Amino acid sequence: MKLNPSFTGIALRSLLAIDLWASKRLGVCAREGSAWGSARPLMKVIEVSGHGIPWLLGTAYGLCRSDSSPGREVLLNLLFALLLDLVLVAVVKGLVRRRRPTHNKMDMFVTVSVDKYSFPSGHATRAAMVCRFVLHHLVLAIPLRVLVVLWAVIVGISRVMLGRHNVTDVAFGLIMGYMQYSVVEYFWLSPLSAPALFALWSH
Ligand SMILES: CC(C)=CCC/C(C)=C/CC/C(C)=C/COP(=O)(O)O
Repeated sequence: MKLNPSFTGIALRSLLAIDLWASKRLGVCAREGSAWGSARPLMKVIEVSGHGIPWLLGTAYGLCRSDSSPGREVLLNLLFALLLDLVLVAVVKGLVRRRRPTHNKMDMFVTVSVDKYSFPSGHATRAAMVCRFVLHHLVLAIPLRVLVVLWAVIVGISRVMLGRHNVTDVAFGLIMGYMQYSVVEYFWLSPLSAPALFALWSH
């Protein structure tokens, strides 16, 4: 029996207690009858905008349709980034096994088995990673760049409002997604580093 719990232990337990309390208070769209229940359909549209399926299908479609070599390079790396994200999130969710908040209604659009766990938020990792990716590889006017960042932030906030996640799941997810982009940059696939892969899409 531990009579003298360490300062770190107390700090962590306090942080988790604050996290659970704040997440429950902020889960204002968790049910139709919740305080902001009428905003739930909009939150669910935002949820789909950060879901893996539309991103994977959209990127694969773009890759098949693209007839420019630089375009194919960017899309192939985006596909790699999205797959890497799915794998890393599944590994961390499987290791941590934190249950979703009790106030969450499990009516999510297409999930896989590890998605019963909530740490980290896969939507948050994807949004942060895609945001960095787009800002680095697309030439966009400033208002559009601001919109991309806003989208990532809104996807993160909506996870807590929908009751899908605790605040720490989303905060960690955003940081993890931000760092995942650095991994993608480091292992950037190009016709020089992966000629066989690029040969598949050369017309
Ligand atoms: C190719 C393949 C295995 C695709 C699976 C795509 C898929 C079902 C992704 C799951 C996306 C999802 C529901 C993530 C959970 O997000 P959270 O923010 O609730 O952690």
